[in-house]
Amino acid sequence: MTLNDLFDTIQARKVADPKSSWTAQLLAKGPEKCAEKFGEEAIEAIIEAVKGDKAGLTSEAADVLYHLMVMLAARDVTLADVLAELESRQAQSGIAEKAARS
Ligand SMILES: N=c1c2ncn([C@@H]3O[C@H](COP(=O)(O)OP(=O)(O)OP(=O)(O)O)[C@@H](O)[C@H]3O)c2ncn1[C@@H]1O[C@H](COP(=O)(O)O)[C@@H](O)[C@H]1O
Repeated sequence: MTLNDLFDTIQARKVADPKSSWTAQLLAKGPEKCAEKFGEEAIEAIIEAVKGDKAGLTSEAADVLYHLMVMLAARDVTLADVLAELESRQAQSGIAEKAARS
């Protein structure tokens, strides 16, 4: 499954019955709760990174990516919006690199 597929599934849960899915339940609690969960998962990932626990960090990073996308969906920001922002930064850094070389 790609991040795009997971994001599409999360988007679909915005209109799903909260009883049918954990994601739908979380989204139904509102953007503030989604942001709070993202923060909790980010802290758990930080703890694993500081400990140097690779398996723990891998698992927590998956939680962070999932909860980041739930938070974005809750505020009507798409994964495509975020990827476009990253691409524009990459293009900018390419321009800066070329300027530095010339
Ligand atoms: N990737 C995930 C995913 N990662 C984490 N989680 C859920 O996130 C929750 C976070 O863990 P916590 O320990 O904080 O949960 P909790 O203690 O039960 O929650 P709180 O009581 O603290 O609110 C867990 O209940 C996990 O099931 C996820 N839930 C769903 N997905 C994917 O999202 C898609 C939609 O799933 P449904 O939610 O089943 O529709 C599917 O592709 C799933 O694989």
